[in-house]
Amino acid sequence: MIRAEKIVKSYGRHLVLDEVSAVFQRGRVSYLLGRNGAGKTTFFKCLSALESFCGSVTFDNSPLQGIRPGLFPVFDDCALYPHLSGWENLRLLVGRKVTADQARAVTGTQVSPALLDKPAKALSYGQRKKVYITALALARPPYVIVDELANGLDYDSLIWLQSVITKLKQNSVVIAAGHQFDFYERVADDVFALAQKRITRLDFRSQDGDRLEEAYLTHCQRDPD
Ligand SMILES: Nc1ncnc2c1ncn2[C@@H]1O[C@H](COP(=O)(O)OP(=O)(O)OP(=O)(O)O)[C@@H](O)[C@H]1O
Repeated sequence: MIRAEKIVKSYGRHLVLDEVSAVFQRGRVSYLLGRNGAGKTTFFKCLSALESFCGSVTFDNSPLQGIRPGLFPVFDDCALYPHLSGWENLRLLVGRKVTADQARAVTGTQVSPALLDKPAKALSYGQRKKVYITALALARPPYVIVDELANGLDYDSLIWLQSVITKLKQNSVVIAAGHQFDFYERVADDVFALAQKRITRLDFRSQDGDRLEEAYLTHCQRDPD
């Protein structure tokens, strides 16, 4: 479980998060929605200790500092070391050498060895994302925070990402943000909305045929910006 309690974050005089509290459960995909600029990335950076903030974050009751090796945040740019190959970047992300067989076992036909031979600077935006998805599938980290990972992926890659996330959540806390409702409707177990500097858990049950778009619009009516 990841528990955020009374997170307050400002950039200068601009208050972005105002006493944000939420609990994200292991074994479930928690999807965080919110308008552009609502503060989703800022919240993820606080959870990952990449920004200073007030309040507390605990990971299965351990403080943030203690779990850094088990926490795998992925941000939209999917930054890689540009002069290193895909294989070398994978080794750094996963924390061990990755063989072609191991990569193939988690990527199937999605990522070719030739693609990973290239320097990261020669990879497209979507291809960099695929390196990160491969790393997530290999590392199976206990805490996964993904921001806009589905953004810019082609159809086949989205199907692959869905299967990777579904497997990952079995042993992990997975929190994801992005604007692709069609995709997150298929993977989300719990839905949270970030608006007016606070997080609210929405009443959403995909197994009952609930639609994310409806949950979002209902939330927007209740909580206009
Ligand atoms: N480093 C920064 N310095 C100053 N202001 C920032 C910084 N990073 C983000 N902000 C501001 O904080 C607010 C929240 O930004 P954030 O990137 O967290 O939003 P978001 O919900 O992830 O948006 P999007 O859906 O567009 O990705 C915005 O108003 C943004 O301008």
